Amino acid sequence: MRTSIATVSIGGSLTEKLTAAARAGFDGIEIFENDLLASPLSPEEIRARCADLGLSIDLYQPMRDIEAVQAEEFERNLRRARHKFQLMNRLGADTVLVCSSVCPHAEDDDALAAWHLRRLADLAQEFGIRVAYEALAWGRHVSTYDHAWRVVEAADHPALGVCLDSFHILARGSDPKGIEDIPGEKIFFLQLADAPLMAMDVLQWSRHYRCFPGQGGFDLAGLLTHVVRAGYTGPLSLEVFNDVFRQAEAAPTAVDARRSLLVLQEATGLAAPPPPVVPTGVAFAELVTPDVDPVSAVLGALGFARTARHRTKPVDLWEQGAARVLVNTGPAARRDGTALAAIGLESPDPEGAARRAEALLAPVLPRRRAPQDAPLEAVSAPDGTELFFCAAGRSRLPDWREDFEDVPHEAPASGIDRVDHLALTQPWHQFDEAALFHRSVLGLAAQESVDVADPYGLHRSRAVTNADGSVRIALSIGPAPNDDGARAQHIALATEDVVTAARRFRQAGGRLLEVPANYYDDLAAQYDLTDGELETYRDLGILYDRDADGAFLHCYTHTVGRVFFELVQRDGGYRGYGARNAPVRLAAQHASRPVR
Ligand SMILES: O=C(O)c1ccc(O)c(O)c1
Ligand SMILES: [Mg+2]
Repeated sequence: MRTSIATVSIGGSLTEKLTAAARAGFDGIEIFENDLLASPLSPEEIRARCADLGLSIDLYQPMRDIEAVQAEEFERNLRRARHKFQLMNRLGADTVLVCSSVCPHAEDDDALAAWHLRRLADLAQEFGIRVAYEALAWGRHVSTYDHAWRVVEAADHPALGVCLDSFHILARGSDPKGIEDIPGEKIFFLQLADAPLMAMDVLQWSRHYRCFPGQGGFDLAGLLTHVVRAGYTGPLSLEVFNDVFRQAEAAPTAVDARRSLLVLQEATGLAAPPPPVVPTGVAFAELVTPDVDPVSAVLGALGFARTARHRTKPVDLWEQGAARVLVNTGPAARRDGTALAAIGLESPDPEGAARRAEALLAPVLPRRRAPQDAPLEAVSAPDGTELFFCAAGRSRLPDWREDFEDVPHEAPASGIDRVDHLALTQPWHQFDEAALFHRSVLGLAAQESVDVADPYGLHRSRAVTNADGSVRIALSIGPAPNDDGARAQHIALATEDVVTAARRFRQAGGRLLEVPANYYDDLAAQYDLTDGELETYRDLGILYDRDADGAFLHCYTHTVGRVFFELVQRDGGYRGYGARNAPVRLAAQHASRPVR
């Protein structure tokens, strides 16, 4: 089906919005009146710009408080409508959206509303325009889609139909099954928006918190299925009022938007992109650094050994157990200080994974950096982290490891087994996009989002994982874009004995994050730990959590650039990340930073 996006859904000037929508691959747009009023372009110029960009103008919106008003007011409304229809003819837009009246003195009289809409449709028809009537969830008398349809049915005019908006339908808790009772040709337009489930005033919820399909809590696939069954053949159009998206850059937001529609179409059987290839493990984490000594020092203290060097690039491989860290001192390193720049994901089908990623609009990176390198499929995540799809368990596939030549080294220590999880801090405006990206492009499952208090604001954190937990990525956003912590990233390393691993790290000269004594007083109150255990944990800064399935013990190294390490011991089937301890950890990290 054709895809469209309302200009309110993205930031920028009208021209910027149009360009972003076209580049992201949308077929059409809904022009929101304010965007037109504020544009220096004439309607004819806007029309030409859209044509150049290959965009149709699928909807002009909104017209408000038209129906069920006093007679003189309705005559004034018709006059206003005539102006707008002339404007729409200049734009080349043939469908107008009319929101149900919110006017306090609108009458509770469906027959009057139908009569007014019929007269409006008569006028519209003279201009070759169709009127799509939408029930706002906070409409004065008409606030549900079935009520809007009853009014439209009563008006019985060929130029009058309904506009269905998933937000208004699902926010009101209406059963979308009834959509199938509306004849498809009377559904003139479909607007799609998701939203996080929140108990709040519905108008505020709608105007500030809508998000793209798959980013909230509504069942949009279910709703769309009913709309398609009804026989609707018009565009799937996103209408998302969101404070964050408005402020974000238009181009990436439009791509995020379009990806959300592709995923929704897949979920409803309307599109079949290449299926997800779920990664089966973490092949490596790659750090870039302009300053290799502190990175080598922390890896050495953790018991990693530098085992190999890339044949053509300034990249070292450090290993311990199945944990592998690449340290890249090449040109990229000079841009951003020490950072976690790439993740190697083991994939049963790297090419399939890349095809999926490309179909879902992920930027695909060059396969081969140098002629002799093994070809590696890679894409860029929304935060710029490069994701490499590395062959796993199929010897005929090229292997990234073959690009590395062993160097003489001592045996690594043995306490660390593998990477437990990787934690990536997202730019503040890309949190929802990141979760949808990792879920849809990589086929990972997203856990609930949790709020974590930081002394200087609130973090949000959400993990995406594969089924057996061998790939876990924790996505978070910090409170203040310029705060150091808001850009921190970390590599969590799994050990079966965090006490021994922490002691060894300290003995080798590593610095562990210090945790206040108050925390251990609280632990003593919460759990039946022995004095000896508490003393050991306090000494090493080990944090503790427990759930029904098991326990979680973890501690943190000092930070190098943007990056720190976590040592993690999971006992039993504990599946979380110690969220209850995160506020204490964040406060301790703030306290341990040098004063600026
Ligand atoms: O919030 C509003 O006023 C508004 C306007 C037009 C729409 O299509 C809508 O869903 C909401
Ligand atoms: Mg709407």
